[in-house]
Amino acid sequence: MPFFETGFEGLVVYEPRVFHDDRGYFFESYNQKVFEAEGFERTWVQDNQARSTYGVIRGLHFQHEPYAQTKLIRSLEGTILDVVVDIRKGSPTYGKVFAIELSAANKRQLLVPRGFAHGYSVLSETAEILYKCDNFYNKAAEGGIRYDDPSLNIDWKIPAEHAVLSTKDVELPVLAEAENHFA
Ligand SMILES: Cc1cn([C@H]2C[C@H](O)[C@@H](COP(=O)(O)OP(=O)(O)O[C@H]3O[C@H](C)C(=O)[C@H](O)[C@H]3O)O2)c(=O)[nH]c1=O
Repeated sequence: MPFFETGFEGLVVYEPRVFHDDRGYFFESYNQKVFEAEGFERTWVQDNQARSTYGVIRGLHFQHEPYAQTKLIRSLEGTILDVVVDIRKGSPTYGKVFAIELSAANKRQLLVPRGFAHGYSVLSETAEILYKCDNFYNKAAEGGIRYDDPSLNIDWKIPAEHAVLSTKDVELPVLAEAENHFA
């Protein structure tokens, strides 16, 4: 079975079957039937792609309802530490952090349901990330939580002197002060 539970409701790791031969490898990076069989199918409406260099930390971001997004994340090149925080009030894992290395080598994908803040750090020299979203970008609905919120105590695996963040991200609020309407 190519899906693995994480202990967080709806948050699953997907490991596609890879076919190796003397030419290289082939794998189906996405197949609707496979996701439908486990009830994980979504109507994907937008693909995002981002390239970053070592030490970049993007996040933690989410979009407020009704523009919240489920994301299906994978790395085309390099390695990231993908990090999510459950911000669904009432969830037994509210405020809890899940982190996993996604890489072109391990071909793992993370399915992140609506109601999570998402971010990643780049552990390789460069990383090219591709992710599907089941809702469109809406700038006015953007929300976020500081990457270094002491209550989350996230280890991004990047020495402080090498961390590279956007001005927007370093000014995000901590979880306790972030506007959050996820039931
Ligand atoms: C997200 C997004 C951004 N943009 C524009 C807005 C900015 O002019 C430019 C860079 O956006 P931003 O700095 O928000 O990019 P990231 O920091 O990579 O944001 C993403 O980082 C974390 C990891 C996420 O999970 C979200 O998908 C997203 O918030 O792209 C668009 O045109 N469409 C989009 O869907």
